[in-house]
Amino acid sequence: MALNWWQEQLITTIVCGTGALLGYLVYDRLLDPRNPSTRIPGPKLAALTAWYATYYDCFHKGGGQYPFKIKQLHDKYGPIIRIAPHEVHVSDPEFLEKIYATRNRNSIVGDGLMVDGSVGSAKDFATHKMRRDALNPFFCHKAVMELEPLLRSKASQLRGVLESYVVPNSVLNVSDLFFAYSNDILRTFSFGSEENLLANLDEAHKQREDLASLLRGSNIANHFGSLVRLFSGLVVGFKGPQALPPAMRDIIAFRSQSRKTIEAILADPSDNYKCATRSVFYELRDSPILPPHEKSVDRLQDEATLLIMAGTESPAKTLTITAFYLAYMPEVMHRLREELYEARTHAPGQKLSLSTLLNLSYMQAVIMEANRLSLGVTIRMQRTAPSETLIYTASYGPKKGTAYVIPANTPMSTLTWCTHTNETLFPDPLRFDPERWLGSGQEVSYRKRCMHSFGKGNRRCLGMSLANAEMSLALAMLTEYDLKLFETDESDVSFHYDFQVAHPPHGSKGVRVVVSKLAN
Ligand code: HEM
Repeated sequence: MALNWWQEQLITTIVCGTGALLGYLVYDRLLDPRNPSTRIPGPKLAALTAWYATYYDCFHKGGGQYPFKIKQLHDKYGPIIRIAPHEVHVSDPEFLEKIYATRNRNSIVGDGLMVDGSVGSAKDFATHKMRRDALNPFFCHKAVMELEPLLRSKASQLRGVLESYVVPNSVLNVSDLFFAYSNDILRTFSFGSEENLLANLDEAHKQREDLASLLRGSNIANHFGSLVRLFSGLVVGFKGPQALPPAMRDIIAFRSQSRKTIEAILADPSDNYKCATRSVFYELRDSPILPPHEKSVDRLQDEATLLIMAGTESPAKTLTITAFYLAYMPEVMHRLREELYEARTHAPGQKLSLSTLLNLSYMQAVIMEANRLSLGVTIRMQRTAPSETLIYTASYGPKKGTAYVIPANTPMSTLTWCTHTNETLFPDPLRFDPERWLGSGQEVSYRKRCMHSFGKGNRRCLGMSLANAEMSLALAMLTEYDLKLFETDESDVSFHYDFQVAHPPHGSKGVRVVVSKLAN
C-alpha cells in the first residue's frame, strides 16, 4: 500500500527524531570527553540506559538479581563500574569511608517501602538530621541499657515458647519466633502498649509472610513508584480495598492500626495510656526538636511503619541465621555454652546482665558473623556528595592504578554483598566462622572497620545498639536448649534475591527446629 505525503512525513520525522535522540544519548553518555563518567568502565548498555538496572532489579529471574550481576561485572572490569547512566558502584573496602562519609542519600531504604515521611526517606541533609536528632536519644547505647527490663521480659517469654516446644512431634519455626520477639520489642517501645505477638506464632507467621511479600514488591515500587501508587489507588477507588492482594490488605491494616495508635497518643495529653516503659511516640509528640508539621499523623505513621518494619525484619533475620548455625554446627553452640558457663562462675546464682553479655567475645563474634552473612540491607545504599568531586584510584583489576573522577552528585554505593564476600577480607566467605572476629590484631580490626551490615556514616542504622542487645539476650536463651534442624538446609538462610534485604529461594518455609532439653 502506497503511503501518502503526510504518512511519509510522519515516518521520516519519527525515524530522524529517534536517530537524533539516540545519537545524542550515545554521545552524551558514552563519548563526551567533558563528562568524566564516560571514562568509568562497565557495560555500554548500563551506561546508556537505566533500563539495564531495572531489568536486573525487577525482571531477570524474577528480579532482585543486580547484586549478583554487579559482582560479575567487577570481576571483568575492576573495582569501579558504571552501573547506570548516572550511578557508580565501587567494590573496594578502602573506599567505603569516602562513600559513606556524611552524605546525602539518593535512592533510599524507604522508597520501596513507601514511607516518605520517615527518617529513612528524608532526602535532604537538614530534614534527615532533624528527624534523626529527635530519635537518637531513644536508641543510643545508654537508652538501650535502660530498656533491659523490657528486653529481659521478652527474652524470658521467648524462653517460655522454646520450653513449650519441648514435646514430642513438635516443630518450632524460629523465623516466626524471632519475628514475633523483635516485633513485640519494637512495638512496645514505640507505642508504650503491651504487645504480645510471641503468644501467637500463627499470627507472627502471617505477618512475616506479609512483610516478605511487601519486600518482594519493593524493587518494582522503587523503579515504578508513581505507577504502583496510581494503580493501587485506582483499584482501591473503584473496587475497594478488598480487591488488593491479601498481603497488601494486611499491610494497609497494619498501617491504619499504627495510625489509630498515633492518633490516640496525640490525643492523650495526660498520658493515660502510656505504660511504665519509655515510649518513642509519646516522646516524639512532646519533642522540642520537631516543629508541628513534623508531628502530623501522616508523618508519624510513616516513621512508625519504618521503625517497626526495620526493627523487626533485620534482627529477626540475624537471629534466624544464628539459630540455624547453632543447630548446624554443634561446635559453635558448644563454645558459646562454655563461654556463658565461665561467665556465670564469676557471678554465681545471678542472671548475667546485659552489659556482661555484650562483653562476651565469642557471643559477639557469633552475632557479628551472622550479621555479616545476613548482609544487612542488600540494596544499593546510594550516597551522593552534592558539591564534592571524588577521585578513586583503581586498586586492582585491568586498569589498576588508573584514577577516575566521580562527578559531584553522582549516586555511588558499595553493596554489602561485595564487601562481605570479599575473599581477601573474609577467606572462604560463605562459611560461618565466628573465629574471624576474635582477637585484637590489625587484621581483625580492619575487618570490623570494613563490615557494613548496619551501614555507615550519618545514615547508618538507628537501631544498632537495640539490635545487639536484643540479639544477645535471645542468644543466651537459645543456648539452654538443644536444637535439631527440621527439613531445613543452608539455602533457607542464603541470599538468592535482593528485595531490600536478602531473600532465600521462593518456597522457603523459614528455619524450623526440633527443640529438646539440654542433655547434661
Ligand atoms: C541486625 C539488625 C539490623 C540491621 C542489620 C540493620 C541494618 C540497617 C542498615 C544497613 C541501615 C542503613 C541503610 C542505609 O545506609 O541506607 C539501617 C537503617 C535504619 N535502621 Fe536498621 N538494622 C537493624 C536493626 C534495626 C532496628 C532494631 C531498628 C529499630 C529502631 C532499625 C531502624 C533503622 C532505621 C530507622 C534506619 C534509617 C536510619 C536513617 O536513615 O537515619 N534497624 N539499618
